[in-house]
This record gives sequence, structure tokens and C-alpha cells, in this order.
Amino acid sequence: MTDNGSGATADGSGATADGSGATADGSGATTDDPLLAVEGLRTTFETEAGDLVAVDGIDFTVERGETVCLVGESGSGKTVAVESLTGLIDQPPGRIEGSVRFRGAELTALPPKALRRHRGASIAYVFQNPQDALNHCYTVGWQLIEAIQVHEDVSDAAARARAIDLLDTVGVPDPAGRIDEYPHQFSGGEKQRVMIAMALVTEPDLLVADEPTTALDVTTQAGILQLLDDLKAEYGLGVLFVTHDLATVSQIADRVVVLYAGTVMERGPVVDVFERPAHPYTRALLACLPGRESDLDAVGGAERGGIAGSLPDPTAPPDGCRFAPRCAHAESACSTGDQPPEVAVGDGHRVSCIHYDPGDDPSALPDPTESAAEAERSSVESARQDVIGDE
Ligand SMILES: Nc1ncnc2c1ncn2[C@@H]1O[C@H](COP(=O)(O)OP(=O)(O)OP(=O)(O)O)[C@@H](O)[C@H]1O
Ligand code: NI
Repeated sequence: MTDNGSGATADGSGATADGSGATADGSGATTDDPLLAVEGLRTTFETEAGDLVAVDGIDFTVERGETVCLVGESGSGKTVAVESLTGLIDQPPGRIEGSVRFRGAELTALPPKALRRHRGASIAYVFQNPQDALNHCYTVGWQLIEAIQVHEDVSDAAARARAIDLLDTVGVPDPAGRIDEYPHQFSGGEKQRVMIAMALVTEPDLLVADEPTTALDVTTQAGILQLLDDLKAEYGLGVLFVTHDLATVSQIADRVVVLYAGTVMERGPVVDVFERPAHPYTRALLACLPGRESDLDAVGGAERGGIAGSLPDPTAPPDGCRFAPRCAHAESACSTGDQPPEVAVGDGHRVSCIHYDPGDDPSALPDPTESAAEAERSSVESARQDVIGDE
């Protein structure tokens, strides 16, 4: 939901009187700014084993009316990334560096109290487990009404009407009848709908959902994804959606950011990334999807049920590309220096892999079976040379 995005400028037009780009509230924000812009986000935890870099300098944006999915295996830093956005990580033990701008205003510069207020009003979270977030001792209506009255000064009757309205918005059948029921009288999918209704109380502009459908069966999942999509369209919400499941990504994302070991491997419009995945990690993830098993041979390193090997130790990440130790395409150059800079392989489609130059066709990655055969041939050749040399 949006307040027309007008908060940034005095007249709500997004234009500034003197054309300087400066704004009335001095924040420097304009309506041209993305809803959310994350730059160089780095989150470190001090642990007994040393500094654990959970998120290592990632950038991404979320625009109004679009769904961006952060996807990656368990432990890749998805949750830490979204919790770092709005002060859900305690500092210390965490340390957050980088820039997080919401409608152009820098959130990391705000004192914690102001940050929490911001989070409440404009950014809402939907967590994985509605059980943990709903209180089983109170009716659903009581909890919604309380949330509404914390947010705004309205009568009990008005709050109740709004609560029924919200339950209706999120697709709870017979909301006027169900409002006085307890959470245990709701199914898993309905509870998640109630959680989304709670998130909508503050009329947020950005909805952050961390694996909100993982605990649900496939049909119920599809209903929740459809609801988020409808809310996005109806209210122009930005949605930042965290999942480890590419099938979910294909259903809901406009754009996808592929994370591995706290770094971005690849990003782009969902259709491009699914049809022409560039990074060997993305290819391997996709090849694990049902119906894409035929890709398995071409990928190497991936097998049904997952990618062989495991994530690197986050307190001692490898040099070069974080994925190189598990990558069927890795060469010695992949294991030196830093994570390669991202290069563009399509419109908004970028990959962090030394095998690509800007503008390359994402399908041009050398076939690992071919490069393995090539390596075999050249080692046989050099062995032969050695033998000949000895004669
Ligand atoms: N409070 C913390 N203290 C120390 N390390 C942490 C803390 N929170 C997360 N981590 C570490 O940060 C890394 C990223 O964890 P994160 O929970 O963000 O992964 P994820 O991608 O969300 O995984 P999942 O799919 O399992 O939810 C992991 O190595 C995790 O152990
Ligand atoms: Ni997580």
C-alpha cells in the first residue's frame, strides 16, 4: 500500500522547485529513487571461530509494484540479508556495513528507535512460521484489533470493521464469522493469511517475506503466492521474497538475485535467468528442479536432490569465486583474488563469473564434459611429450 510515494517532496510531484534534486525534508530523496536500494551490505558476526561474514557486500533494489526474490541454498545469507535491512540484527554481536535506502532515505543512519518505527510503518515482515507470531491465547480478531489500535487512534467498532476488512482482503472466507475464532481454528494457510493481514495493518510500501510458504503444502503455498501477487498489483507494494526454492521463484518473482555464501552470483529478470542461466551455480540449482533433469548432464556437479558438496566455512571463505570449490567449470584462475565483478550478459542480467565478458551469450559457458575431455586430451598429450622427451 502506498501514500502515493509523496513523502519525499513538498508537493508530492516528485519534482523540486529549483531543479537541483534537493528536497524539502533535506533527505535528498526523490520519487525517482527505488523503493529499496541496498548497496555494499555486509553483515559480520563475531564468533568464537573468528569473524563470520554472513553477507559479503551485496547490492540490490526493489521497485514499487515488483517482487524480487533472494534465492540460494540454506546458509547462503538470505535471512541475515533481509534482517540487516531494518535493524532486526542486534549490533553487537552483529556488525552491519553499507547503505540501505528506503524511498531515498538512508536507514542505516537512523537511530534504532526511529528505525523500528520506520520498519513498522513502511516495511512489514511476514515470517516463516505463523505459529510463532500469533498468540494462541487470543482470538485472531483481538490480535488484529490491537495491532490496528497501536497503529492508529480509532474506536473499537472502527478497528473491528477494519480487521474484518483486512481478513477479507487476504482471502479468509466468512471474515465476519471467523474473526472471533482462535488461531488453532485456522488452517496453516489461513494462519499465514492472518499474518499477512497483520503485516498490512500499517499500510506498508514494502513487504518482506522470509520463506512464508515453506511449512505449507503445495496447493496452499500456491494460494499464498497468488495472494502476495494480487496485493502487489492492487496496492503497488514492493515485495522482497526470500526462498531456497526455485519453483517458488518461478511462480512469484519479477526479478531474482541468486545468493551463494553471502555473495551475489547472478541476477536478472526471472525469465532470463531461468531460460538462459549463466552462472554454473544457477545452472546447477535449476538442474535440480523437477522436469529439468535433462539439464543435469550439461551442468556437472549437480545431482538429483541437490548440488554435490557443501557451502564453504563462512569464517574462512575461499579466495576467488566462492562457488569454485564445487564448480565443474572451475579453472585455477577461479580460485584467486576476490569474487569476480558482475558483468552484464543481458538487459539487467548480470553474472559474477570469470568465464564471461560483458555482452557474452549466457549459453556460451564451456560444456564441462567437453572441457574435461579437453583436459584429459592435453594431459595425455603432455605425458606423451614427456615420454618422447625421455627418448
Ligand atoms: N546470530 C548469528 N550469529 C552467528 N552466525 C549467524 C547468526 N545468524 C546467522 N548466522 C550465520 O550466517 C550464515 C547465513 O545464515 P542465514 O540464516 O542468513 O542463511 P539462509 O540463507 O537464510 O539459510 P536458510 O535457507 O537455512 O534459512 C550462516 O552461516 C549462519 O550460521
Ligand atoms: Ni533463512
